[in-house]
Amino acid sequence: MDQNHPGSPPLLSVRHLTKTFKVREGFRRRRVNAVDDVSFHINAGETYALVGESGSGKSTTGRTLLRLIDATSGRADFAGRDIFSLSAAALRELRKDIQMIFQDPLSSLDPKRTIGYSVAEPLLIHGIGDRAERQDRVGRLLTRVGFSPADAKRYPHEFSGGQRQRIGIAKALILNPRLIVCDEPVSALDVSIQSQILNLLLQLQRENNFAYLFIAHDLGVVRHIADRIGVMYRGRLVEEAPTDTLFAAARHPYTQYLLASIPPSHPGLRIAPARPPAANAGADRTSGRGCVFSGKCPHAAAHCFEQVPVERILGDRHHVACHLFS
Ligand SMILES: Nc1ncnc2c1ncn2[C@@H]1O[C@H](COP(=O)(O)OP(=O)(O)OP(=O)(O)O)[C@@H](O)[C@H]1O
Repeated sequence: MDQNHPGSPPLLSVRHLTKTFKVREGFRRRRVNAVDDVSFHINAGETYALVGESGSGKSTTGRTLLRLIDATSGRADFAGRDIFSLSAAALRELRKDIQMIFQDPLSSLDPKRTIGYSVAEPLLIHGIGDRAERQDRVGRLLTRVGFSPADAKRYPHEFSGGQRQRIGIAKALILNPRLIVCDEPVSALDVSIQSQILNLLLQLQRENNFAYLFIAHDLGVVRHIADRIGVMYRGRLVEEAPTDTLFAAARHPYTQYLLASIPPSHPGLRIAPARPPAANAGADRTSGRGCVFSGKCPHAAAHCFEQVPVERILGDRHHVACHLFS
């Protein structure tokens, strides 16, 4: 979904992004629409959250934007550059501007290298600064995320999961990116540590004004950090709204189900009794027919299984793709 963005153009604009995987099942090959005609934008300095259950296509969306995998179709413009048609040299430049924070920080930290080396690695790759300058920048960033410059000489296994995530954040920041894709950055951490990391991410954004594409399966996690939220289900963006609007007036039955599923540790967020999606005879993800949620929607009518719902504008920056609002 995408909306008007008065004033300056968005930092990132994603239009009709589609990623299809061909998977082998025995002797047969099947196509999975991991991401299916997804459009959204992110403004400079904004946090846009993509939320949905496991397998809804959030990570695939993030990975195509970083060109870690190729999109099947669609377009993504970052600061006026078409991401999907960049030359190798231009892609190298783009990678300075878009960084990633992973669920498992060990994905970006080499266990055999000191954390100082790992945090400095993007500077080395891009040939930025001399040794002293790199050391200085690493020391300052490590200090900013809660360590001392001397910790640069230590190894990843000497740190807890939350500490390693802070190191991963320092690494993502070292090139002063304009957009950081955070792929479930707190979901592997204890709840008490989660809020510390989320607060750190918020503070760093206020200091540096970069944008986040924040991927999470839990709406409770993104409530306090996202400006806008897009809800994905089986490859489709089914609803998008400013965070307060989504929490106060979610319209898509799947969003309402997600809200009702927020753990009780987030009191006051329940808007409807949690109603586990029933097992209807569902729309098939591989057929392209019908609403992707029709198989589990408590309100599904016959046409929901036959026609893909058209996106509707419900209010200020609030969009939904559901036949209930056609
Ligand atoms: N390399 C791949 N080959 C085949 N199918 C894939 C591949 N990567 C992802 N998929 C499929 O694409 C769909 C979307 O996966 P994706 O990881 O993007 O979802 P997600 O919402 O990020 O979930 P999770 O939180 O579990 O990562 C899933 O059905 C997944 O099995």
